[in-house]
Amino acid sequence: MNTNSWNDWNRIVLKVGSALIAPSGNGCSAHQLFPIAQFIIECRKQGKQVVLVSSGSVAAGRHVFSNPDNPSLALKKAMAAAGQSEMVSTWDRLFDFHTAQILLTHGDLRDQERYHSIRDTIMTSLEHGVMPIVNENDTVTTDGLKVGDNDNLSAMVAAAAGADALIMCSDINGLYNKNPKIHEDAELLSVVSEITENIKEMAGGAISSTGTGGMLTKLQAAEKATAHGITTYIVNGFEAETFSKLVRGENPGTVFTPYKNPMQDDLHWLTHTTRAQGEIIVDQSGAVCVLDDEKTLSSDQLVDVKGNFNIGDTVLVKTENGNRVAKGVANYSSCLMSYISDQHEPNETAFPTIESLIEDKNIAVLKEA
Ligand SMILES: Nc1ncnc2c1ncn2[C@@H]1O[C@H](COP(=O)(O)OP(=O)(O)O)[C@@H](O)[C@H]1O
Ligand SMILES: N[C@@H](CCC(=O)OP(=O)(O)O)C(=O)O
Repeated sequence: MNTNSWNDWNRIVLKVGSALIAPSGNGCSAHQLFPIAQFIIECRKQGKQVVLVSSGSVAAGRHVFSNPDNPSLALKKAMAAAGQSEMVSTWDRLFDFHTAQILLTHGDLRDQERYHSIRDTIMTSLEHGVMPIVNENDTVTTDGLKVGDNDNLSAMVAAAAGADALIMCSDINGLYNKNPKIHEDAELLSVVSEITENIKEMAGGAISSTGTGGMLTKLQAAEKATAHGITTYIVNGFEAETFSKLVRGENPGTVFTPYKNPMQDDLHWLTHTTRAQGEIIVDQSGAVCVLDDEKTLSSDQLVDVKGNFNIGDTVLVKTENGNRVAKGVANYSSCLMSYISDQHEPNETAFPTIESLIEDKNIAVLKEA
């Protein structure tokens, strides 16, 4: 098995769910955080760097607005704004070292320049002994701009930070073959060496009012992280024993085995962090060219363009029968590409052939190709 443990870890991303931060709906409670804080302190004592991805801003801010039952989106954002400072200061009180608040949106992570800037900030903070505390910037996100859940966010952060391990602390011991909060006979899976369709079918949503995404988003996160070579755990953050087991090199929950041949950084970012802003439909020769060593795509191979995208945005390359060939970075806007694809007789239009519609060094081949 390819899984590594405690002694092999230099950098760990620890994700803590809302239920642990604000369990009762009355603001933050440090009570459940002591064992987690002790674990972080132990990691640092042994020279391991820790990045904390902490949920809980909405749950922590709820009581400020008299615990409304069905808060509107605007009210949720206000709760996040109020709860974020309470959440970070609760963590801060547990440590005698400095922490650094990092608030991100998907809009930041999917932009390659900003992604590298986020990585630099995390790495520099760690080098200076400062622990980053990351959350989604819930007060500014819109549907198109948000990651939406901190499981996926923690995997993106773990990849950006080049972590060795991602540990997702939840209110449950790990992944069961069915939701144990509904089925008494559910059985825990200790090791998952491949996230197959069968495994995905086991995952259900969240039952609690505080959690977002349930097991499904944790599996998506595990898929992202293991593809980067990061050993991934789902563990019960309510049990102090969880953390003593991790320090002893034991598995306290479910461990996901990392890929033997992890994806190279830029391709991982393209595949697992970006979202396609549009589609380029190509003919058969285009599909072949994108997949061969040259990885070129010329305007003669363009059939259609869907969606609105700008230069530098991620696009899906698809065949005319809908197969996803690759994900790439557009060298031209959707506006210009649509104009080109509308020129049915290129020789009559004086519009020259464009040789490189997508960046040739940045192409992630997709499974359906
Ligand atoms: N197959 C499963 N195994 C374990 N938990 C599951 C499963 N399917 C659904 N769940 C639910 O996922 C919940 C954990 O997700 P969530 O509430 O989002 O936690 P967190 O706030 O830690 O992210 C569990 O409490 C459980 O109700
Ligand atoms: N960004 C949100 C957390 C979203 C989320 O994924 O929550 P959880 O499922 O508890 O990890 C917040 O701080 O409230």
